[in-house]
Amino acid sequence: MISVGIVGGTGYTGSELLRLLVRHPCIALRAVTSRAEAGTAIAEHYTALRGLTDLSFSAPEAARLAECDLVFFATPNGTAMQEASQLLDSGVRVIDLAADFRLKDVELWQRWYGQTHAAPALVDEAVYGLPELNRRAIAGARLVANPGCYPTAVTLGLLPLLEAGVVDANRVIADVKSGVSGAGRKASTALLMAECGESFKAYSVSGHRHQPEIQENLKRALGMDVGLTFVPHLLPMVRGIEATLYATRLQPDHELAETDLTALYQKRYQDEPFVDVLPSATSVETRSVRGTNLCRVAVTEPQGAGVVVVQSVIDNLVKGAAGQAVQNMNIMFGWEETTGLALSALAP
Ligand SMILES: NC(=O)C1=CN([C@@H]2O[C@H](COP(=O)(O)OP(=O)(O)OC[C@H]3O[C@@H](n4cnc5c(N)ncnc54)[C@H](OP(=O)(O)O)[C@@H]3O)[C@@H](O)[C@H]2O)C=CC1
Ligand SMILES: CC(=O)N[C@@H](CCC(=O)OP(=O)(O)O)C(=O)O
Repeated sequence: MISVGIVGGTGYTGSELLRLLVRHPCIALRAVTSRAEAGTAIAEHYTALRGLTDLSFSAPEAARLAECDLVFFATPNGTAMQEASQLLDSGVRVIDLAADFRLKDVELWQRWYGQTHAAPALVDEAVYGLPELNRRAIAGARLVANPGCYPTAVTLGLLPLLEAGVVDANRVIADVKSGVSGAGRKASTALLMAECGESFKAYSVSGHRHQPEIQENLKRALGMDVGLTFVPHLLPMVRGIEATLYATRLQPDHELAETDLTALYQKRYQDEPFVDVLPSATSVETRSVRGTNLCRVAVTEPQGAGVVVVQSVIDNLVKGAAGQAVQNMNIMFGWEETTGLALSALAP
């Protein structure tokens, strides 16, 4: 049994971590922080957790967090990088759900995130926490950079195709839609029901900070640059990401049929407990993964016209954040990777 802390327990990913961790058999929660709710019983703030924890939120005090074996940061970008060094020096392992340690190029990070990196010396050591790409490195890590939600859906959707070299890696399109919980719990006019309800829009079309993250992932996997156009959209729903991915077949008249493409995905993910490959004609729905740590994918080549279309869905708060963080914890501590993550979808 290890003791675990969560910094940022009142945010959407922090509360999702709580939902998963109160039932995890190998951990005991020691500290869950919120500056605004310090002193409030967690089960009073989240009545869904009544009977499952006696803990109260506390202020983020370094001394208390240093008593943990592992601390999750479910905080805005730029928070974990201020505290990670001290915690690591105290023997605490860290998983950051934010972006502080995701990009290996510090200059690039500073440009996209608009701040000076406070712990550049830790960036090299940090392990990018996408188990399907990096499992072995995660197992020995002290510091894990949990992937972004869009990068999880897009990277898992594209990996088998690009690794097999059957599509043009210079021109891949990711048309991706997210529910509003992806933007976090903080108040914002653009996220009011009357602003984003019954409407649908693309945003950050000229560039989004998840683009370099996806490109670093694909380069890590392939050893070469991938030309990617990534456009995120805001959907008037709470949870879920759907990525529709387009890539051009290198040899349109090649014999590789749709069933072979599906077989390619099945083979790549056959040992992955959290990637489910569906038959090619399936419409993959976000509600089929709502509340679960699954990524569901289907691959098809409409009318054999030379363009491969991949659908990839995740729950942004689970496989896109808290669930993946728990998966990483399980790997780091040598437990069965699925521990605490046998979750059924909340559909409808
Ligand atoms: N929402 C999503 O789908 C995903 C989010 N992420 C990333 O995970 C991180 C958390 O996201 P999310 O849960 O949505 O965010 P929220 O805005 O919903 O929550 C932020 C939490 O952090 C706490 N907090 C804020 N500032 C500080 C600080 N300076 N020091 C300590 N605690 C702080 C807040 O509580 P209080 O202010 O009371 O201390 C709150 O509990 C972000 O970096 C986000 O980019 C990653 C993947 C998906
Ligand atoms: C719908 C929505 O607004 N989504 C967020 C995704 C943010 C996120 O989780 O990304 P980081 O962890 O890299 O900050 C956005 O586009 O900013």
